[in-house]
Amino acid sequence: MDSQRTGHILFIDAYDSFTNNVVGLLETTLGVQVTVIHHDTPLVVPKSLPLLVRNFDAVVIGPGPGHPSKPEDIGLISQLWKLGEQDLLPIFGVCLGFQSLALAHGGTIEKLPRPRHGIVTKVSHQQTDIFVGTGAFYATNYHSLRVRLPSNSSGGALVPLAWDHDDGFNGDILLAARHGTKPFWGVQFHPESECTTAAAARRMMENWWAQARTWSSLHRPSRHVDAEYIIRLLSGPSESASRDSTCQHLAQRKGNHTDRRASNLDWKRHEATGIEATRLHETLRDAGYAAILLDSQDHPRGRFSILGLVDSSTSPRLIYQVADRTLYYATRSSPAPKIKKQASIDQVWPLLQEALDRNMPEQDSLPDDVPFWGGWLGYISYEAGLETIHVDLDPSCAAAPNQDAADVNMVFVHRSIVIDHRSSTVVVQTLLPDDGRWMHDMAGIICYMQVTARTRQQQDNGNTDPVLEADLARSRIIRPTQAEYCAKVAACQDVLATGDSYELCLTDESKLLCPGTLDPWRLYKKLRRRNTAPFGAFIQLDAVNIKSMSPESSGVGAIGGVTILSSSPERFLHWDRTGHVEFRPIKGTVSKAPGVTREDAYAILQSSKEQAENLMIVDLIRHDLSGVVGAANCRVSQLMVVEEYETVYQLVSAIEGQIPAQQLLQGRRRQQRTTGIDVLRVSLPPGSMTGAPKKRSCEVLRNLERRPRGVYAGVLGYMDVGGGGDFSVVIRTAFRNHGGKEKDQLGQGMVWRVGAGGAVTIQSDVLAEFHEMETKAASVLGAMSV
Ligand SMILES: C=C(O[C@@H]1C=C(C(=O)O)C=C[C@H]1O)C(=O)O
Ligand SMILES: NC(=O)CC[C@H](N)C(=O)O
Repeated sequence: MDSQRTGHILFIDAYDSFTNNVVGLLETTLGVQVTVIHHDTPLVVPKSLPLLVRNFDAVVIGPGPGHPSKPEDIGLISQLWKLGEQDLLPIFGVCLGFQSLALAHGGTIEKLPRPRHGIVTKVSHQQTDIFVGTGAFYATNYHSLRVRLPSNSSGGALVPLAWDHDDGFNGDILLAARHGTKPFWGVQFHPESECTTAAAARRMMENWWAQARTWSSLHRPSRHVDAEYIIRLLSGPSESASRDSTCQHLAQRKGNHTDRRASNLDWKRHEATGIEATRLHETLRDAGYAAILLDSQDHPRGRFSILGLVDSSTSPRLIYQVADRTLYYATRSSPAPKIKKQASIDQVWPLLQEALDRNMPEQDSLPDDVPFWGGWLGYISYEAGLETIHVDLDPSCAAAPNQDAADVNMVFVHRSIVIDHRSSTVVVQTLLPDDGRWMHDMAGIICYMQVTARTRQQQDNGNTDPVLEADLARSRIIRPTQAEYCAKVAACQDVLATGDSYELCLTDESKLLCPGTLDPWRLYKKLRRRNTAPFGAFIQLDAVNIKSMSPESSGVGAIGGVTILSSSPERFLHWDRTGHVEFRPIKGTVSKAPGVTREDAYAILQSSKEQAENLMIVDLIRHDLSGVVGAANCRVSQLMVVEEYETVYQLVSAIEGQIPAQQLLQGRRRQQRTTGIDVLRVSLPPGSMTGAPKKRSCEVLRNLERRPRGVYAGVLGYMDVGGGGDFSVVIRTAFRNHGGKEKDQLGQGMVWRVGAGGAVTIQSDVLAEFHEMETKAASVLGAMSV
């Protein structure tokens, strides 16, 4: 299809989180092919920019963090304006690209008195040039800097085309300009944003493209695209390295895919009368079975609860640690676990996919309404996400005391029980061959629970648990101080004012120190009662010993032991077996404080501050998703709807997409196969926990927070052998890392960690951010206090 596209645009990405949205706008509106390179792509032939651009019809420069005068923010973009007459070609700059255009042609750049991130304003223009026929329209702005042009009499090269006349605080802001004689255009606003008037943005790009083509037909000889040449030209060391590793993985994946042997799912459906998730967990435990619980917590927005049975000596386990790049993989069939040093996060995804493929049941009759038939359960930490976007760890995170913490921690579950709360049925299922005995035992357990349901319900009536309360009474909570947190919020706002970020999700950590022990299950039950949420989870995984197994492994003995008690309201990513994908980011929080009515909360969440916060993440996730499924297969299905939870009101959006049929499992060209795991791996860490643009914001946050977030701010959930998956954002969660030892590394007894935070924007009130963080922390700490 690409070969039929009429035009080839080079897109220069300044590490923004909206790049794929601009690319999507170009592709879907103009029908062109777009090649994306980063602004710091090393070109092997010195001074090869003219040779490179000769192969394209036009260049589009994207938005990005930073300042157009800084070489590290702008890279090769500044050289574009110096192209000689014979090499000229049409160029269109968006935001940072526009600012660079202005700076190179007599304009000046200054800080806005009040930066505008996620703010939608009216574009005032004269219906000329690229604005012919667009009509009056609105557009989203993401900028801290503004362009000033010299007055016309001083002979500035640029001609203003559009303004914002409505910003009472900043005064008039130049929104678009073109060069008087050269084929250069630029816009300060973001045509690709969800809240920019779409028809006007499309018309504007069509107008530009028509002018670009006319200019080229008059001034450029017909060009010949030599794709091989372009690749060679771009093959600096870093580009070729990443391409190689991608190819290797594709090959691995392809190879193993063909090896697949048929697998079978034995399953049986029962009535769910009397089968609550927590009680089932306890009954299984009493019968000697350990289970991970993904728990809907009886929340109206949750439908399924999943219990995955874990056998610590036989269940396959995949653990990866970012700090010392250790990969541990134990399968059922191989006698000894594989331990690899100097591994990378890229090696994790094919292993996960292969195990799912190998176990995919192929019989005709399957419980299609059950989203999980077996597969991986576990989490991917925030720091694992950082590795995917090439953000190094803070030095303090690489060292103790979290040496035993795993960043990817997955266990493969062959036996599972899924409760469908809507249809009130429960399905028992096993992927193991000849597992009839276990199926029979489970039928017995279910029958026992059905029969004894009524008496138990009376006992369970939400009473306080004296054992737990006594343990909590001996424990101590350490919280971030107001002064420190507020100083960090203010530091975030300083960064936002420079243009390095549009939004920063700042977080901090509270700790519960227990001198003795604390039964995590009892605590989990209290948490789910007090902070009921649709993405509950109780996860307990044993540490694995890597020291004795691998002569290379130094220092670290046991890794991956963890207990997680989660009651998250936020779905990160769900994908189903047909390749339908959904993200549901939350951004915008109002605490249910005394005196705050539902109406108050709705009014606050309609404010420009909250809406801007949410819009930025919506645009960021559109970028993440459309990079895999294509912009044409991606849409915002819900924009900023208020949802009510136990302690907060939240503003929630939904971004949906469809993996194109030919890219899915069933496709014949398997080397081009795309699965939900591909969407997952390009979307980490979750945008609602980073801010935008993601990479730069994560670097800023790392330098301010100076601690590993760990499981908190990562994602937790399942990957199903049938091809689906579901992950929550790990918030409103307590967790504890434990190695082989009884005591935690930080001192005596147990240390439970509870992260909390919130998005800081330029409109944030510093103290209100502290209170928002406290409210979120309190949703968990409340259950940890007597
Ligand atoms: C950072 C947290 O929450 C995140 C931040 C939110 C916000 O800024 O409004 C809302 C939900 C989460 O995406 C947290 O709960 O700790
Ligand atoms: N969205 C952008 O490209 C922002 C450009 C620049 N960093 C600014 O803040 O003004």
